[in-house]
Amino acid sequence: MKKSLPQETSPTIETLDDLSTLVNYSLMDTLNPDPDAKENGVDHAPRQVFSGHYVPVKPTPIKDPEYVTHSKDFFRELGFADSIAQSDDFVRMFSGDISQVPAPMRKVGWACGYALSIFGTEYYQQCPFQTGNGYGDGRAVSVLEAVIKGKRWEMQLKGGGRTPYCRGGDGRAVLRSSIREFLAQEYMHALGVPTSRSLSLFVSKTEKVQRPWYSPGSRLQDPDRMISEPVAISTRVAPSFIRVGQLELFGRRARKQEHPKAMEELEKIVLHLVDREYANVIDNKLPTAEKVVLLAREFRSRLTLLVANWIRVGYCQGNFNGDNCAAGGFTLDYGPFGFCEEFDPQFQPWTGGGQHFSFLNQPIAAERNFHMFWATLRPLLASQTDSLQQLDEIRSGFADEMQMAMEAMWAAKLGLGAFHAELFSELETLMVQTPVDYTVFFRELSNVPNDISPLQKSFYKGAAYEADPEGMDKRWSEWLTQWKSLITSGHYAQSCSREELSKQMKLVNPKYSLREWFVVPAYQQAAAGNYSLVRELQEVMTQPYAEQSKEAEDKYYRLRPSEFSELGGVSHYSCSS
Ligand SMILES: Nc1ncnc2c1ncn2[C@@H]1O[C@H](COP(=O)(O)OP(=O)(O)OP(=O)(O)O)[C@@H](O)[C@H]1O
Ligand SMILES: [Mg+2]
Repeated sequence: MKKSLPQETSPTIETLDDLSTLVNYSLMDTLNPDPDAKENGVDHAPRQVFSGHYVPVKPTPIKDPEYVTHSKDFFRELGFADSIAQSDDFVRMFSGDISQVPAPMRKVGWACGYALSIFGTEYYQQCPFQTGNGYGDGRAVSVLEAVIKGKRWEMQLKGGGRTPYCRGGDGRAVLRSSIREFLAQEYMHALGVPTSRSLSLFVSKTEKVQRPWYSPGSRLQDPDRMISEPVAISTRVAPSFIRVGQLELFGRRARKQEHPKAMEELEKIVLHLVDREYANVIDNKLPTAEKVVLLAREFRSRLTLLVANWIRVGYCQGNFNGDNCAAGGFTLDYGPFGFCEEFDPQFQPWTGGGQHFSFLNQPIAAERNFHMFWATLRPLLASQTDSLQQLDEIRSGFADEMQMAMEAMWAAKLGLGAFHAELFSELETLMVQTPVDYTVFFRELSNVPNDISPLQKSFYKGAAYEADPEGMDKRWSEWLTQWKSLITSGHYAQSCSREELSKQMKLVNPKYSLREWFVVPAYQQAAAGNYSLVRELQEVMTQPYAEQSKEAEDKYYRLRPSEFSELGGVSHYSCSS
């Protein structure tokens, strides 16, 4: 399963000393620290944080760390030598011990507060103090910002120990959820979907925590027992980790005039977001009002494209609330996510998630998050009528822009130059009624088949299909005929050969999907100290559009076996991560 790698350039970062020459702590150096924070970041007990943008926090290392894996692709992009991943210094730092990092790296990291809104409604109940001042990064600790090859990256330990926002939690992430997140992040990147990235993953050989989980074979909705699982730290990397919910925290404080600096802190975090995520499209010299309007327009564009991309690849975020919505417009928080197998517009793998965050409802959920983002920005333009009007128009135009992005995405999946509503509508009905495997169906269609037999490989054949297989096949044949006439000539056709069209469609419709039943044995074996399946999945899932070997195809280009449907921890799961 070897792949051809892009042109190698020799790595420039072979030690932590090399990395330390690139550090640049913009968040710590430009935003406000919590004035009540403890000296040296030994600040791990839950408490209220009333002001400031971040709390200095020392991560808590996991005991007896062992290397599980690192992202070779991302290392190459950053210019990291693969050998550094298993060096003592790197293992120590990225398993949570930053007490020995070389200067000018700092021996303290940071955690940020954020507000929670679910589907556009503000919540305070999840904060142990019912004020919102105790909610935020409860187990994610950033340890570094560096400018590498001209790009700024923040490195964040997930499962890095308790912070003042831990709400009584242990600050840990288990190996199971860390492997899921690690693999999914790099898979999404390989699919061309904007996302936080995976750097490295270390597990503790001795430290375990208890989590509720499913007994083997359980078909219950919720976990039925407590299990003991090894803790792990995965390091994720992004231009910033600023969330819509984080902006909302400062927006709420400004709105309620909670302290004299509340409005100033709101403006500061918004301008910081512009610098961190939008510097290439928003001129730093512009006045704040213009920056805010451009920010809203650009975020709207990124968010709508992001969600259209999610649907293109079958991704359901599962818990797309304001604090899991990155303000840079990329995918963040791979907890309750899943990839759609049997096509179902209401697919929602997370048992706590609800229909509002289900697969094809994600455009609406995105709009709710955008609404909160817009409401947060408005006070900054209070005295600028023109800018405020522009901002309001950007808000009201969200649904149209979202729809355009969705139609362009469906057209691309179908190899059409433009969206055809009637063709799509019948396809959606057939995909539900049959039902089809979302990935296999579009991949087989990408071969531009002569008849429906290759498409039948994707059929799960549910009750509606079995009730009248001939009738269903006839409808599929009629649909295929209409599709073929549209791709061949006329307004909807693209001017290219059939081979060219097929090639193009295969770059839109992946062959390999990160199915949960592939991931389960990988994390189970990893818990027993065998990481080979994790690494094999990494290899396959980082080239999802490639045909790959016969061996990979036989193993990974498959429909879900029936024994995995409605199985706890596989077809659905609680969020005990
Ligand atoms: N074991 C834990 N200890 C402390 N805090 C936790 C723990 N698990 C989750 N949290 C916190 O609870 C909140 C909701 O959890 P959620 O599952 O959305 O986030 P997450 O997966 O930890 O984080 P992220 O959004 O950073 O990827 C987050 O603020 C998170 O930091
Ligand atoms: Mg989260």
